[in-house]
Amino acid sequence: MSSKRIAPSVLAADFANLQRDVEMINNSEADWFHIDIMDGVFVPNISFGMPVLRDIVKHANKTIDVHLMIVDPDRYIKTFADLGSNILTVHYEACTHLHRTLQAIKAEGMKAGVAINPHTNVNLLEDVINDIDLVCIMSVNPGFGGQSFIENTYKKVKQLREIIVKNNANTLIEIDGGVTSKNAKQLVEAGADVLVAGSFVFKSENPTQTIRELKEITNI
Ligand SMILES: O=C(CO)[C@@H](O)[C@H](O)COP(=O)(O)O
Ligand SMILES: [Fe+2]
Repeated sequence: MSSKRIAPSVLAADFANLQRDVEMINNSEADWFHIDIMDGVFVPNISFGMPVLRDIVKHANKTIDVHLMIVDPDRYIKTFADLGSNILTVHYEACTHLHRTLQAIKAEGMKAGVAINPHTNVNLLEDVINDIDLVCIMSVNPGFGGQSFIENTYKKVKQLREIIVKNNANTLIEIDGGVTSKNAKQLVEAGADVLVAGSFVFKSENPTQTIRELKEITNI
């Protein structure tokens, strides 16, 4: 039995009760904090920035998984390392020199992630797969929580798993967007290692129990 990781997305938390929601994650069976940073340019939305992340990190006792939805992410690699990020994920579509960006993230002591939009083919990552610690397959168009899961994602997960195996890479597959108890099992069966869940956790009646439910479903 292998336990997959569940990463609640703080984007769906109640920002007026942020410490309460951070403590909920601390005390739950969740594995990581997923932190969405949006700049209003790469995606048509602005989420929150450094001061909020700094305060989350102050209280969080689990891995900090930062998903940057910003243009030219190289500008902020050191900043996010200094803030306490453990994993820094940049978008394939936002990087001109992805290989260099991955090395820069690792040089700051973080794990390096690459996120791909729904239209981006996983094969584009093959030449750098051994340099990537985590691939975040977007299962919605990035920018907002609460959107519907795109079914084509299962196919992408299987294709990426094949690339990882073929290249003997040590890369985690994360799924981000529209994850619920309805698609969690199928995602893990397709080859996913980490499931991000925002609305499904925070809009539920009992977020701690919902996280437990996702853990149970994905323990296969
Ligand atoms: O990166 C993003 C959205 O751009 C995600 O991390 C969302 O925050 C996931 O939220 P739900 O789809 O689970 O509500
Ligand atoms: Fe995200």
